[in-house]
Amino acid sequence: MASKEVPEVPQREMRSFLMARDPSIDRRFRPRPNKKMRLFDHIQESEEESFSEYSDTESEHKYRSSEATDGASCATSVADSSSVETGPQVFLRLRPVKDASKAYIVSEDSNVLITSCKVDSTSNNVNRMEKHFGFTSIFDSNVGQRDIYDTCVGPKIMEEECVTIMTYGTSGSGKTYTLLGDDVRAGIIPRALENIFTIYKDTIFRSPKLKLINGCIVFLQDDASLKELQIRKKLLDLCPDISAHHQRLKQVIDGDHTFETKTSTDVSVLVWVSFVEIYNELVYDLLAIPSKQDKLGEVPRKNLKIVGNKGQVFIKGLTSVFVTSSVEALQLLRLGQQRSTYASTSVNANSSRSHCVFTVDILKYNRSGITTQSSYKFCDLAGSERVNNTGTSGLRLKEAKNINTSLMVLGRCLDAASTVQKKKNADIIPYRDSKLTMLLQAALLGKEKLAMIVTVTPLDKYYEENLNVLNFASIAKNIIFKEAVIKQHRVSYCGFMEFSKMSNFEGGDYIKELENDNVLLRCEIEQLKYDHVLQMQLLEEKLRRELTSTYQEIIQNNKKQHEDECEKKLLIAQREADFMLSSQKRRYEEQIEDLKDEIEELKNPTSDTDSSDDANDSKSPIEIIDDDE
Ligand SMILES: Nc1ncnc2c1ncn2[C@@H]1O[C@H](COP(=O)(O)OP(=O)(O)OP(=O)(O)O)[C@@H](O)[C@H]1O
Repeated sequence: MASKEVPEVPQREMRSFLMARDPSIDRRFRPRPNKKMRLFDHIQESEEESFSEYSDTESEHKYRSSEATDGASCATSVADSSSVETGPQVFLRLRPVKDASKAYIVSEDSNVLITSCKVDSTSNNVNRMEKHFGFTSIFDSNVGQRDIYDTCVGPKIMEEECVTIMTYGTSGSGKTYTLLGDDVRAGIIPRALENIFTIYKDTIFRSPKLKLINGCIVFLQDDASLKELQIRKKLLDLCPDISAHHQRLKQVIDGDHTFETKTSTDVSVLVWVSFVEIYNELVYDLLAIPSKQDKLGEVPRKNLKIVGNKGQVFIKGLTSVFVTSSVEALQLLRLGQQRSTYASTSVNANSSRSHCVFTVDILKYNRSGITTQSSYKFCDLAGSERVNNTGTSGLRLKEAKNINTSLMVLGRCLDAASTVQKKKNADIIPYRDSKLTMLLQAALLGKEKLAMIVTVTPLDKYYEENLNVLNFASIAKNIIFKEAVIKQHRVSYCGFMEFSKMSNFEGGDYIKELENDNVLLRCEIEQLKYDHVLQMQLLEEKLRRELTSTYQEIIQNNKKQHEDECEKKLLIAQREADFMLSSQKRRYEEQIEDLKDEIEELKNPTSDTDSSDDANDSKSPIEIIDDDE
């Protein structure tokens, strides 16, 4: 098995321990100062630094902790830590390209990549600087998806381990291709799903009775499990129909592998999948159910919180979907993929702008009462890219900066992990510095297995970028975890045992049928409720419109009436004013006439005495009263 081989790194003749930080040299072969050496003693180089062999094997499980949940006792199964040293497996995949650069040479045993670049060239003399990078295995451009799967993932699925499988590399180097593949050349995830569902074909449990909730395995009561079936139905209804595509992939996978089915009457297996993306340092659920009001398939983009404690990590509120076949899991993968953030960049027309993690949780219930959990995290990292060279700007620039920052933190974590075993202090690993490292902390702390597939485009123009990627890979390759690896989480259940027995008796199929009917009816009720609410809303709207138009009419009439009245009042007031004005005018005219007469009389006082006397008499204010009369 390629994974179990110890890489043979070419030994250098004279090495100084001052080169100990050179990441291209495998940690196990790095020169170290002699511990007994005293100051000014001549430097002795310790070539025989003894390291335990890199090993993938795990000894028998032992229980480490136990914790009660819902009447169940939880425990974690770990590998025997006393003698086992493990570290990430780091694979290199070279993308097929035209005119591949001569600067990359794979050693004969496919474990070491030798890179060389010109550092000085004169007419007679060409100096090349060589660097050696050791890997668990190197796949050149001729190696296909089948061999990659068989070497990197297949054995882990067979051993039922908790493992994080991530692809890392520059943009466009084939990370997504390695994990997902294309229509014909299935990638790691479709193969793993097919493998899982073939292994557990006879033992798949069809009712979601056990679920991982906030990192703990919980037994679901009837109502809760029916709700889970409803969620599943809703999401699968949103998924694109991929039956033809799945058939094609299955044919290819069946042709490539012969997965075996484990037959056991004592085991029931429940499979759950979840899909999450980290975009601009925000965590989004790619399998979130859109509310009815949202457009079909539109994802509610709610930022979720990662909760973790020393390796135990979960995302609060993340949708985990119960699946019973590979096609269902693949459908959900496609749905999530459609919702994840892609964009065209100068390097890749369909570039992932976020880190995506597709998780498959397998809960395996044994009739002895023990339930074990193994999780597979498939992590498609966004591509590292050189912002200056690709001329990125605007949103793409912000994305690129966030991607590079989180990848840098990942590098720092791996670097810290490579020195942590000396200090025995996990706290120095800065996994809290980015969402990605928080999510992958179990693997970074060495509590779960980590397999990294580094992808490289072997072209001259990417030489420097590739060197960064290879240095990063070297750091990961040289990590040695002395802590025990958690192989499986275990829970003991009595309730589920009874339930499981019940569902296996003769009427089990009838119960399944009833359960399906129940889910359909619940969905129908929900639909009816929704339709009813919708109808009520429409009715209310109609009523509101009618009321509005009636009141508007009344208001219009009132307004008109009021205007008419006002007009009338105005007319009357105008007439009264005219009348008063004309009578006033008349009075003033009379007075003017009188005054004119008076003036006339005063001007001609003698013209008519009698008349004037008479006039005087009549005008005299004093009336002479004759007393004799
Ligand atoms: N080994 C390979 N064999 C054939 N085609 C490949 C291989 N690797 C990559 N490709 C092709 O190269 C293109 C880019 O690959 P892919 O999208 O997987 O890159 P990526 O590393 O995920 O990029 P990004 O980080 O920008 O998302 C795709 O069209 C893919 O089919």
